[in-house]
Amino acid sequence: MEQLALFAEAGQSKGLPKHLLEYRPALLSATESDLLLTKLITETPWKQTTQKLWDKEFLTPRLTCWYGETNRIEGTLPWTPDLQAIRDLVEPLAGIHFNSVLLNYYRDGNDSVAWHSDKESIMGSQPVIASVSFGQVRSFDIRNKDDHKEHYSVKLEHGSFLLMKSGLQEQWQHRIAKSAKPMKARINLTFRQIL
Ligand SMILES: O=C(O)CCC(=O)C(=O)O
Ligand SMILES: [Fe+2]
Repeated sequence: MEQLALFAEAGQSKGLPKHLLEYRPALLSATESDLLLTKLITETPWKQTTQKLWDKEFLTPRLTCWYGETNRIEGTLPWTPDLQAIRDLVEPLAGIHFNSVLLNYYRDGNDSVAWHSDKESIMGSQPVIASVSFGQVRSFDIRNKDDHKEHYSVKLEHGSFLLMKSGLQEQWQHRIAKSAKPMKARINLTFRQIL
């Protein structure tokens, strides 16, 4: 299997725990990424879901859509050729088969995902997740659940690949913070194995 670029070598935070995360810029070329960004924005039937917090419903601050062969998540659409092609690129890097992908559309700096772990029971307790990003560079922050002072950040570039390894979700949380700086559109794909 091809060796992934080390986090520090990619000009990002030094000392990122390599047993938890690996980052690789330019998995896809700038030209391919430009095309995919536009196609995914325009061709995806985006939805804005709601989240319950303190017994109140809030609009999720980003748009989402699920694709894949799982019938576990309501509204999952069948694979498209583009998503299948990206899945085929990331599977050998992750070393596992993915049967679904969650698309996130961050329209501007106001869109975000709050601190969380992806450890729903339908993914098992130690899921491996492959993440591909297009468009606006945004910071992906991680922090230790038990010690928030232990944290790292990686800028996810246009066409980049981030592997969240099996130990990450159990002990760490991640987020894409809102930004006061003007931000253009960003699409993120997280390939997952839904049980
Ligand atoms: O947008 C990202 O890079 C992360 C998305 C994420 O954490 C998720 O969908 O669970
Ligand atoms: Fe996540």
